[in-house]
Amino acid sequence: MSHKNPIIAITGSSGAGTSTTCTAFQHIFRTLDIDAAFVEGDSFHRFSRPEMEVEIRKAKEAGKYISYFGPEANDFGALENFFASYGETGCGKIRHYLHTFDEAVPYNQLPGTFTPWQDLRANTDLLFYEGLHGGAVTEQHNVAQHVDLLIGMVPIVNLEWIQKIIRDTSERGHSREAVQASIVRSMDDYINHITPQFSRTHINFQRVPTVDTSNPFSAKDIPSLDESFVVIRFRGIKHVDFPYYLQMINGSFMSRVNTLVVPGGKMGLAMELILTPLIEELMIKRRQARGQVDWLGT
Ligand SMILES: Nc1ncnc2c1ncn2[C@@H]1O[C@H](COP(=O)(O)OP(=O)(O)OP(=O)(O)O)[C@@H](O)[C@H]1O
Ligand SMILES: O=C(CO)[C@H](O)[C@H](O)COP(=O)(O)O
Repeated sequence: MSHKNPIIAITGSSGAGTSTTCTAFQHIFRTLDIDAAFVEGDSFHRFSRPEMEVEIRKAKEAGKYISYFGPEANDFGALENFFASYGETGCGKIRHYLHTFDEAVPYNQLPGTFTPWQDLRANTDLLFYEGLHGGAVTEQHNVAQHVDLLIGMVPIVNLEWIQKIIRDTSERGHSREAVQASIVRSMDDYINHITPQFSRTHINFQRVPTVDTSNPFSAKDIPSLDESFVVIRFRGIKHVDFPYYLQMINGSFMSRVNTLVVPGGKMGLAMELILTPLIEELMIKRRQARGQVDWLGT
């Protein structure tokens, strides 16, 4: 964790909605005039899509599983070093994993491949990570320790699977059977490397549908925001202004002392109301760590 070069990470499983909710952060950064460097967690996959297919086959022959949720398919050490480097110097190297033809064509590459590593833009105000492992901890690596604000994006699991199946079949060219097989293959890593992160987060946003999702494998569409609630759990944050949120967010209520529930359609508003002061605080600490004093003297 570095006050000088803060890191915000939004962490969630594949299909949880981390990319989708980036727009709320972009909006906050624009409002606060923050120049954020964006990095996608998929950059830290170890393998391209064809290489991963080979690894899956090899693991199967050895009676094992390999998945995008675990350390075999992701370089946690490189991610930890990247966060440490950004925290210390504001520098680091990034690349993109190109999922679709639309993403790959501008680079003249195939879907399922990586762009070359390149230097992060210089002089950014903070780093914004979006991906699978922003809060990962293993015996060898501790990614979470470098993150100043860790957010979990975690729909209940049936909804997460619906989002993944529909997105991967309609946008990423995978068959329904292949996506279901990847969910099964990922289960150990999901339990060992994805879910534990949500106990390390400062805030979790958990979308809960109010329509029947009891058979996610037959779902034809993704429940909309208006067909859901969002459960927002706070941990280790001082002075959470619950009365203000309850007043500002129509239809919200508290279900526990640390938990606010908002109608799905208010998720963007809730994110902005809750995250804006936390991000402002990071920027104040950043200025203080750099010896710059605000006009308010803070
Ligand atoms: N709040 C939401 N309401 C409705 N649809 C959503 C919501 N969040 C995500 N989705 C849909 O779920 C699918 C998966 O979302 P998204 O691509 O953002 O997931 P992700 O966490 O970034 O996944 P990955 O890490 O695999 O890229 C998308 O089709 C997206 O439109
Ligand atoms: O979203 C994912 C992990 O976050 C994907 O499962 C992973 O990036 C591999 O992508 P693809 O199946 O399109 O090759």
